[in-house]
Amino acid sequence: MTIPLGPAGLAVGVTAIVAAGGRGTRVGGPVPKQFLDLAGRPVLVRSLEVLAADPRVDELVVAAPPGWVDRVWELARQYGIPKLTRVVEGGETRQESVGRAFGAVSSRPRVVAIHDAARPLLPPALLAGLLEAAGRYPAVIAAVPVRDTVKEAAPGDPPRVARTLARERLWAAQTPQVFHAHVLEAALARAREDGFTGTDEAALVERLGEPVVLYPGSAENLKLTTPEDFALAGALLARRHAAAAPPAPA
Ligand SMILES: Nc1ccn([C@@H]2O[C@H](COP(=O)(O)OP(=O)(O)OP(=O)(O)O)[C@@H](O)[C@H]2O)c(=O)n1
Ligand SMILES: C[C@](O)(CO)[C@H](O)COP(=O)(O)O
Repeated sequence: MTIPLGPAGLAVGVTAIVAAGGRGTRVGGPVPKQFLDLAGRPVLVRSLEVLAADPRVDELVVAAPPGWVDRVWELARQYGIPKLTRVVEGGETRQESVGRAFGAVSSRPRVVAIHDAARPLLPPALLAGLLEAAGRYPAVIAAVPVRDTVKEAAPGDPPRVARTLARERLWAAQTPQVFHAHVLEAALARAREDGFTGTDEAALVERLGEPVVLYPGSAENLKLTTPEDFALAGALLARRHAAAAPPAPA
């Protein structure tokens, strides 16, 4: 299945859904982690800025934690985020949050890119590559080959190794996860019917039997999950900043 392409042969009519409805319990800050500061800007603002800057993205829809909808609009005004059309209250699970955001899109998109608010260092080139790939594939996700050796545990205390998985075939999923809208719609509906909850949207699409393409992601596109990740992200941003700065005069 192919979708209509824009003048440059790229997918057009992209809606970006930002999953920002979590509580950030593992970070354990005073506010949900997506509203914490990361090197001078809130995490959520950084994620929105990357998505809004891509010319293929027409619309941003955010799922916010209950009680935080107005704060998202305030931040969008304060930081001049364009293209934000809807902010909805998220649900108990990430899947519910994405489902609510998808149900609120203002126009019927051709392509939907779902991104974690908690991945604020998304490289623009990775987003561009994924959206380009979405012109050829109905489901494509950022992912990185696993670098550690991965053990499956047998239940017990202490847990023991049941087996060692074949690392060459293992990839760690990231976001963005990009889908043709009709595929995402069908996947969310099937999961709802079956009472299935997945930890990413690709898992729902896999259940339809639809191939999901793995697109090489980036180690920089880390998810802020624990306080240590904020330190790492801060260091990566400082490195980017230094690389972008003009050389000091001799
Ligand atoms: N009900 C939920 C749960 C999560 N998310 C979003 O999904 C992304 C990935 O989730 P995770 O890193 O697990 O965030 P939290 O659920 O906030 O973290 P924790 O499990 O530590 O509370 C985050 O951007 C988070 O805001 C969401 O939109 N709705
Ligand atoms: C979507 C995701 O970021 C891909 O790695 C991840 O599955 C989110 O899971 P979490 O349990 O909400 O952290």
